[in-house]
Amino acid sequence: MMQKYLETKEEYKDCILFYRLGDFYEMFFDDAKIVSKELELTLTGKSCGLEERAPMCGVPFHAVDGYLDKLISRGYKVAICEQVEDPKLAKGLVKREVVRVATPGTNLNMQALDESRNNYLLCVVYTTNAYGVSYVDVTTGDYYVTEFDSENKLLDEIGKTMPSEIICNDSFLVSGVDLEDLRGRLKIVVSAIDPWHFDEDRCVDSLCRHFHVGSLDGLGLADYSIGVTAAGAIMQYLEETQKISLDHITTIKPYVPNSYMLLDRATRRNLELCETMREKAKRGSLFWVLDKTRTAMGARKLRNSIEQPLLDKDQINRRLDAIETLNNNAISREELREYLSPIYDLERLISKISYRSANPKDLLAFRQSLAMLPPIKYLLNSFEGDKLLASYGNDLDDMADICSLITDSIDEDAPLTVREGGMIKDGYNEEIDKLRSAKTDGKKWLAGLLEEEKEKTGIKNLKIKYNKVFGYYLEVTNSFKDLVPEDWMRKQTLANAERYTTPKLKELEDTILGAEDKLYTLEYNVFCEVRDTIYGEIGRIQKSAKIIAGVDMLASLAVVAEQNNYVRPEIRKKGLIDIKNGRHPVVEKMIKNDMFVANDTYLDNDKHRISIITGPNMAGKSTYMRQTALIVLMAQIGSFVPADKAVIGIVDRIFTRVGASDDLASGQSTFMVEMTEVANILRNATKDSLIILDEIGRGTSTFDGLGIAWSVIEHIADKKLLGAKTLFATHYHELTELEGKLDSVDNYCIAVKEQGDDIIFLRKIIKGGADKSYGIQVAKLAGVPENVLKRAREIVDELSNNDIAEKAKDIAVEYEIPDYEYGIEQQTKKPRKIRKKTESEIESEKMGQISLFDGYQPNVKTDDIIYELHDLDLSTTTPIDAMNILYKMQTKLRERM
Ligand SMILES: Nc1ncnc2c1ncn2[C@@H]1O[C@H](COP(=O)(O)OP(=O)(O)OP(=O)(O)O)[C@@H](O)[C@H]1O
Repeated sequence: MMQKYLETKEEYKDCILFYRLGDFYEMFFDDAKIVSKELELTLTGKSCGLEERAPMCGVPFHAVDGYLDKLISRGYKVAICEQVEDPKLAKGLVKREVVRVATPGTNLNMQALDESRNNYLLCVVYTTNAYGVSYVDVTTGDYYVTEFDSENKLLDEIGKTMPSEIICNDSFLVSGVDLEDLRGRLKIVVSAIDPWHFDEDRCVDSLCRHFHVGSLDGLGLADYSIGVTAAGAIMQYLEETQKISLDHITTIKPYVPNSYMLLDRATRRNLELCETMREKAKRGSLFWVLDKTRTAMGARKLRNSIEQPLLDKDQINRRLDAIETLNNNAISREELREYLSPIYDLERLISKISYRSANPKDLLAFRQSLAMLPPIKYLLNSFEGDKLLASYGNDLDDMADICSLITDSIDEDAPLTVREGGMIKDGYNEEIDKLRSAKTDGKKWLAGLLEEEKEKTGIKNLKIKYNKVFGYYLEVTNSFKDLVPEDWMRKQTLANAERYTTPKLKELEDTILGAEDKLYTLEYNVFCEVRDTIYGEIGRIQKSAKIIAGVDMLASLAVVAEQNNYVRPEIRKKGLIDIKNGRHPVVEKMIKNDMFVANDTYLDNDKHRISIITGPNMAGKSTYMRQTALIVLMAQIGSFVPADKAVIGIVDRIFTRVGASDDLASGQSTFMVEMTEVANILRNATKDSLIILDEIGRGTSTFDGLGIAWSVIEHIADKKLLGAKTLFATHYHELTELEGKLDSVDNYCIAVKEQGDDIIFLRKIIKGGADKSYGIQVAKLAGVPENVLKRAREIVDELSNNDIAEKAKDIAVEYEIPDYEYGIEQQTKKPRKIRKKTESEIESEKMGQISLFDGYQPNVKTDDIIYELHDLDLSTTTPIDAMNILYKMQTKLRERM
């Protein structure tokens, strides 16, 4: 990061300010001011436009660099105000405040401090055939253990958690698991740690020690032996590095992926769940549409829920009920959201408290948040009939005791720093009160003592004076010397006067002179006591924070549903997906003037399992398929959905293969990536999955592509092999032939209207297949020169004379009795093939000929041309070249025929 130290006030202008306090930075926005004492400057912060919820938020020290980079890369000027040891002052003992300013130019960890994102440290332990995984959320202290039996599942999990650091054993490092794809998206540091940390006994020991249990049985981790090793290694690593406070890790849970829908990386990316594909930004993602949360905790919960849709009908319905209840009681819902707004990020505050770095302002912010809990509890309890909301209300601890502890102890105008006093409220601690009055009332006390002594002794001109050497003393002129009582102690003799002290004066002197130092120390100690008392209640606070997160998420989903006219989906255990007038939740927001055209979807587990969708480029095929997947996913996170009506049978997984992949970093070709994703889908999908396939096969030669696409559909359609519900968009119109051949396939197309040479996109999905691609019309819309378009039309006309569609009509569908189990071929038996004979085969047989599809008949006339055509890679050839080549071939063919 480029940084420089600044000297003048002018240079701070327009900066976003970070003020470092202990292990945290405070961040200042609009109207917030900070006064740097040493430099006598008043610094004004500026909003960074990150939709922050509070004018000031604690930023953990370890994460600040990433956050700064994020701001800097967006072009903000950032100032960091921190205390550094100044060699010019008192040999480095005195600290003074300086400001560093970072300017645009660097780009490190872009998401380290996204408030809505969890910040994980993950550990992987690899043994011969399994991966033990454990991760801890640095912010919330949540600590999970799990295990995976395949690299793909492991990568999906890492892709979901996106940890900032991964620690692993040596075996994992050499296991060949490729993290490059993930690293491209986030700076993940992978550190192999001391093998000693993976010793099973040590791992179990460290967990038992931390959670104060005799054995792991008490933690419910008995089934996770490798996961436990990973968890134990994390614990030891944290103990050693002290990267985060271990104190706020209060629970450890097995993470059971089976209770959530597993979304692979490709699907999360293709559906743009939490960030968009191109910009990797929140805007334009599903999260962006659904996030109307009022707290950072709620936003994190929402993000997690989007990435982990539910599989249990009752759980989904409980969320849907809650949303319905909230929307039926809109006034209470809005009141609830009002109360949520001022709630700070309790989870971050907890981590500050457990770091012992929370300052008095943090505690006041904490109190302000806690003060919102009783009305929230009251409102939640008022939703009596609703299971989820009522249980939240019941379980929410309003923490009145902690709230009043802070109210009673911390001064409302307490400073940010903890060493300068002024933190503890009057009346909370007697000793502090005394010391404070000693500081302010000292003069009064001295005057009172003087009057008292004057009266007692009769010395009329008695005075109390002070100097640095003798402190306070009573001064008696020589003429009154005889009246001095015996118990006065002489301090100094002058020419015309004597100076004395008395036990009472000494005591007052001690009180007055030591008051400030004592006061600051005592205030600090009392503050720490209060902070520690709160810290002792961390489990209660964590529980309430989780409830607040849940309530905030539901309220957000409810508001979004109301604002966008979503409906409650009817959830079924599995089977039917019937959506009436469904809309794409994100695209409809991006299109102005309510121009989005709604469409129906109907898929079941029987005769309507596969929809083949054809239509021109730009017609809206991808949008339609993604919208279906998103509606199903939204239903399964328990959200209302953008449609007029929706029946959603729960799907166990959603798989997508959409568009060209931008996986250049992975070192694989586009087609290879496409096929890898298809292979993954065919191997992992089940009959209860939803598959979205967008133009598969287009990355290779036409014939290979069509062949692959065709056989993939056959494979999916076969109930014994797969039988999943599938939306399949394609430009291979030949695939529409499958409708008649496979009884679970339906053809759909997206309607367009032709007007001369132009087309108008109607965006409406209708039954039937499209017969053209309108590629040339779309090319015209895109501004391709007219001469190229003209030539293209000529070539298309000529090519269509040899239309392969005709041949496709004759391709028979193969019905295989599978010797497959979950996609793994049993080598011992050969698949038996039963084929329906096609009309032309029957014709050929009648005429005593051998069909082209039964056995290959060499054709000396055309073979070389067909091979040439096969080898033509349209993805790497320019369209004009391709057309020329095709044209030449066609001419050759015609000549030979
Ligand atoms: N239902 C709709 N209503 C209004 N606009 C739509 C609709 N569906 C799609 N669009 C608009 O059309 C554009 C193109 O849609 P989409 O990318 O889904 O087309 P496509 O058929 O998949 O194209 P291609 O075959 O070239 O990939 C979208 O960016 C969107 O703006």
